[in-house]
This record gives sequence, C-alpha cells and structure tokens, in this order.
Amino acid sequence: MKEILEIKCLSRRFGGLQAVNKCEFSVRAHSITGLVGPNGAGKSTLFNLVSGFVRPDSGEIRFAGERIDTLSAHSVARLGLRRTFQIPRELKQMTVLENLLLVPENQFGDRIVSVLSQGKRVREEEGKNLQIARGVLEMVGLSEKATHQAALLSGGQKKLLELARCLMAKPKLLLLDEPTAGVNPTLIRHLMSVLRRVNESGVTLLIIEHNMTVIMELCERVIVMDRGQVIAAGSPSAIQSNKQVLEAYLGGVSA
Ligand SMILES: Nc1ncnc2c1ncn2[C@@H]1O[C@H](COP(=O)(O)OP(=O)(O)OP(=O)(O)O)[C@@H](O)[C@H]1O
Repeated sequence: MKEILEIKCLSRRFGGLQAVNKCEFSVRAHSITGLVGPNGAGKSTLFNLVSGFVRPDSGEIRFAGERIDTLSAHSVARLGLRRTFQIPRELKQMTVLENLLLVPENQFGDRIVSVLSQGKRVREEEGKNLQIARGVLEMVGLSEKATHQAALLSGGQKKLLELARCLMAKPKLLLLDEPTAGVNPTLIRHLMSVLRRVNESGVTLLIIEHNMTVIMELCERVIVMDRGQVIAAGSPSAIQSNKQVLEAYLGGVSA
C-alpha cells in the first residue's frame, strides 16, 4: 500500500526541551493509524509540525509525495491534510448546518459582483454545497440536529460537528487529536463507527488517543512515541506486548 505521509528525521526544540527528536515514521494511504505515548511524548507537537502550525528545526515531511515542511498551515490544509479544531465561539451561535456551509472556500456567493451578475451560478453552487453538507451530516449521524444551534450540542456531538466541518473540505488525510476525550461511552461507540465509515469513504486517519480500547479496536497500525522519538510501530497486539512500550508507560521502570 502507498504511503500518504512520510516523516524523516523530524526535530523541534522549545528552548532547552527537545519536544520532537529525529522522529521517523510513515502512514499508509487509506489506513487508520494510531499515535500513542505517555504525556509529554511529543504527539501534539508532531501534529502541529505536520499540519504546518509549527516549523520543524530539521527533517522532512512529505504528503502524497510532496514536501510540505515549508508550507503554511493554510497551504497544507488546501492540499487535503486537515485537522479538527474546536468550534470557534462565533460559530456556536449558528446552526449545525450553517457551520458546515461556511467551510467551502472561494464560493461565488462570497463576492458581491458574482451575486449580482451570476445569480444562477451562485444558486447552483449553494445547492451543491447544501447537498454535500447533508451527506456529511448523514455520515456523522447529526442529520436530526441540522437546525439546532451548535452551542446546544453535547460534548460528544460537538466533536462530531468538528469532524463534519473537516469532512466538508474533502480531506485525504485527517489528523484527530483525542477524538474521544470527554465523550460518554455510548457516544464513543458511535464515534468509532463514524470514524470507520469516514475511513471507508477513502479518508486516511491518524489518531492521537489515550483510550487504548479505541486504539486497539480501530487502528490497523500503532506508532508509539516517547520523549520525542518513535520507539515502536506495528499492529495493536504487537505494540501491547512490546517491552520498550511497556517500560515507557511505566515511566522507565522495568516490567
Ligand atoms: N509551544 C511550546 N513551548 C514550549 N514547550 C512546549 C510547547 N509545546 C509543547 N511543549 C513541550 O513539549 C513537550 C511535548 O509536548 P506535547 O504536547 O507535544 O506532548 P504530547 O505527547 O501531546 O502530550 P499529552 O499527551 O500530554 O498531550 C512537553 O514537554 C511540552 O511541555
């Protein structure tokens, strides 16, 4: 299977702290890959580096074969590498559906000249976006909440909306930072089935997650970081019995 993300010798220091240290790994296209490790291992920093929010000190990041480590976060996102974000405060006053319709960039209707001169084209585009938004809401199971105000959703439903906003942009690779954190057990099950569905629709998923049940059930491959480095990569069962991984989670105490 082809690699969609390739990371080579990636490093980033914050003052005296080497947050990411010569990190190397790759993610296969169409996979669900887990990224785990103890607190402070460097997982979120790695996501920030890959999505262009933080610049690496050295190393390479390739997305679908193309170097992206010098690109802005906006350019990385436009290539199809997206990450979820919390719903901004202003958007919480809008409905779920409106939140999705705001995602597509460069809409004709954004330009007053187009609205006045190309009304038919603007309406066609709006109709198309509405159709895509309804499909995305169906996929994440939020169709019934389409006209609800985003602020009134539960914590888990807000996570689904964050995911839905990402899907509107038709990503190829989606980075999810602790998608099940603060979500109740019933909704975690739903979220897992949604993530499988999203993956089956062709989106590669790279997931940081502390819930090991989620990692074990969802991921075909798991990458383990500790102190800025990748210390193991393999199937969930191989990772579970890896001595170095167990030691990292036990704080360096031999098991
Ligand atoms: N902007 C920053 N400035 C200074 N230090 C930072 C910065 N971002 C991260 N760090 C430090 O880098 C190290 C790695 O942090 P990071 O958040 O990447 O780890 P993590 O594996 O995501 O941890 P957790 O699971 O607790 O979220 C930590 O020691 C953290 O304090």
